[in-house]
Amino acid sequence: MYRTERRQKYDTSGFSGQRCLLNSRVQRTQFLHMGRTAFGAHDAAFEAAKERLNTLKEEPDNNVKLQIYALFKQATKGPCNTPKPGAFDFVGRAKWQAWSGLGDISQDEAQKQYIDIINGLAGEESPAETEQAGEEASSYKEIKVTKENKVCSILLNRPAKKNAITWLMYNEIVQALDDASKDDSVTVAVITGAGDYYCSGNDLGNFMNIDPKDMPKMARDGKELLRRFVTAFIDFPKPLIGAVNGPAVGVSVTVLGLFDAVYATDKATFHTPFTELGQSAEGCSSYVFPKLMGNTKANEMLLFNKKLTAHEACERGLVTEVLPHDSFQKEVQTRVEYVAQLPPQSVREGKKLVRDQEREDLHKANEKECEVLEGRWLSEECVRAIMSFFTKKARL
Ligand SMILES: CCCCC/C=C/CC(=O)SCCNC(=O)CCNC(=O)[C@H](O)C(C)(C)COP(=O)(O)OP(=O)(O)OC[C@H]1O[C@@H](n2cnc3c(N)ncnc32)[C@H](O)[C@@H]1OP(=O)(O)O
Repeated sequence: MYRTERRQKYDTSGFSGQRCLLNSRVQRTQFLHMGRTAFGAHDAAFEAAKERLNTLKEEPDNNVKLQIYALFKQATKGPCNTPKPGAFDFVGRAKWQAWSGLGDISQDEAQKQYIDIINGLAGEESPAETEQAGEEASSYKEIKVTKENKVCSILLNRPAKKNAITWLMYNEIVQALDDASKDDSVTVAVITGAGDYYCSGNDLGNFMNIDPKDMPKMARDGKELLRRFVTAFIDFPKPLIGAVNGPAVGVSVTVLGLFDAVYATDKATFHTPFTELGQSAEGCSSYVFPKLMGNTKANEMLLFNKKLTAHEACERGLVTEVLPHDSFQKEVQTRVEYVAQLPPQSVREGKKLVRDQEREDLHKANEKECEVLEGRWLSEECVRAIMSFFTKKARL
């Protein structure tokens, strides 16, 4: 109820801030027509995504429309090459800002993000892309899992919601990691995000629309789910690589401390706004981050909500290497392919040696963090912080 009302308010609000409403029939036709007239776009998956754009059951909201528009222009024309429209051309200006905001990402990269967003919205993979993806398309709803050349790729696939993690997505990620750990054809797993975000952390909607009398049960269930989720990362026996393709928030940042390598694009940021949300650290970060970066630097993130650039995260040991945004996919692919062809048993035993040193401490930290969070989710501070997030959205 709350969120629907918010959307109605938003959709009739017309022009507000960075966002505009492509609400006239002409603009909408232009928007849909645009999907059909890409110039020189050769990729079959791109063509399929363009077609799919016109079959979406639900029209995307304005923010996503601008993102799709900008990625389409970047994919077909390259970096923004038109003059900034006049101050009163609100729609033209918002579109110009969206396109120029993509900077100099390559046409390939833009095509890929375009395809991911549209397939995410359509909720399935284009047949062409399924083929291209290799052996196994995912049977999941909010992530996309593909296995090819010994690599299991797990794509967080809710681009319209910045890949925020719902109850379902937590379970799907646990399932995908468990499946990859048992599949002998897989020697390495990679996690990355669809669209321009890696992941915006816990979906704050997880705690909304819950009858107050059911809150204690929600908190208990959430505690158990989080404990299982983090355990899946602690005990994953094969190399686990993070490909942080954009901003990362909350639990998607903290569990990176349990990965074996983390590659970040130079546009990625790392933010754990726990105390702003009346919450507390999770993902074993209360144990791993002080070890990685020292107490005061860890507190800067976990207590004082400092957002790190990719280079700062690399200096603190959370990121292995920062790579240029427009060659990020290719660079990560090279590193992953190298790991994939290493003698798998040797790699697994090497990983076990390292992980066994602190496995017990990690499980202890996870248990403790989940216990504290169970209380936090029931606190006035947390409820108020989450409500204000959605109230702020409603005002836009
Ligand atoms: C089992 C339970 C385990 C719990 C474990 C606990 C974990 C702790 C955490 O993870 S704390 C961190 C939680 N995450 C956040 O606080 C981030 C909230 N989101 C934002 O601040 C912003 O959305 C942003 C900075 C990530 C992106 O801002 P931007 O303006 O670029 O984009 P929008 O805000 O318009 O986002 C697009 C739509 O996506 C929705 N959305 C984004 N993030 C979340 C989220 N975490 N939860 C729910 N919804 C999210 C946003 O509301 C927009 O939706 P709309 O188009 O319907 O308005």
